[in-house]
Amino acid sequence: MTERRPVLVVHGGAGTHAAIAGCPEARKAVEEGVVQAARRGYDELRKGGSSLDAVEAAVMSLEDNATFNAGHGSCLTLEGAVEMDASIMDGHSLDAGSVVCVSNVANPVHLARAVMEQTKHVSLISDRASAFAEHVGIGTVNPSTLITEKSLRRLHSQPQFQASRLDDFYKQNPGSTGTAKDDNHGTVGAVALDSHGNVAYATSTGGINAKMPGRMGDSPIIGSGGYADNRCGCVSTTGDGEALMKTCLARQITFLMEQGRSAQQAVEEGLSYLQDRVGGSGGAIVLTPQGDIGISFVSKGMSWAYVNSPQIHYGIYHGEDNTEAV
Ligand SMILES: NC(=O)C[C@H](N)C(=O)O
Repeated sequence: MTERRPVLVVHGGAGTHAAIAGCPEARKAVEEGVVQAARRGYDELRKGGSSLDAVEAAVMSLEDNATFNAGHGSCLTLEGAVEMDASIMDGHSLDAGSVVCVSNVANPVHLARAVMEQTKHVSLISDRASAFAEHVGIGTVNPSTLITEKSLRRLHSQPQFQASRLDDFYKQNPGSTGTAKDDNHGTVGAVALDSHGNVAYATSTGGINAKMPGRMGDSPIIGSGGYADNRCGCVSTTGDGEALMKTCLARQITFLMEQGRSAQQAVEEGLSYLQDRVGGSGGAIVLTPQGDIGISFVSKGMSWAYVNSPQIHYGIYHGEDNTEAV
């Protein structure tokens, strides 16, 4: 196989980014976070690491960064708890791993990789995923260490949270909890191509603010939160999880690439379908085994960064393409 030039793309979530409007420090933290993650992932590729190593390292960097809604700094449920989802996939074998509603692991993407590599299954949920983490030596943490002042403030700012008890909330708002149309940006993801021509993706999230306890989003669902296949490419998605699940957005985008669309055409077409068919909002990053990149979002913003040369490119709002040296 001909040697490929490695490529790494990350996103830090689609959303309205209300928190950074008019706040240069908040904007800087988001930009620095995605640039640092791109650097971390790309370093793995430069050292000869696999695309799986690269997406895992990039996503762990974002999970550790409280600016983003994943790992430390995750959105909270209506009851004020952390319940995180994550997934990872190897485009060479189609092996995949995911974890759902985990509350006491600092890096859910690392646990998802362990599920992929050390079990015969694809997904483990909740307490049983945590028990597996302990079994394979992945340390657990006190869930309260993942909660930040910002995530608490975000929860308490929700009008529906004013109902002090969950029962009252359900009575007053039948069928209505937080949605990703609120300012839930911060889900994180990465796609990578290594020098052997293998692609991979990883996605990790705290979900959506004020979600129902037990709610699973798209991020741990293979084909919705992401997809990777060496035959066509890899995708990591973000946005309105329920809409992403209904449209299987990540698989939809890789299908469009199989039909001959470029990475950019496929991501734009997939997102138009998401909007037109179910009124969903979101974004995605895409990479082909040839190294072509697609980045698009139908939300107000989506932080992203990529490296495929001595320059890192990054942006948040439509039309932005900033650069700095790797
Ligand atoms: N902001 C997000 O991307 C949220 C995530 N897709 C979820 O619904 O869980």
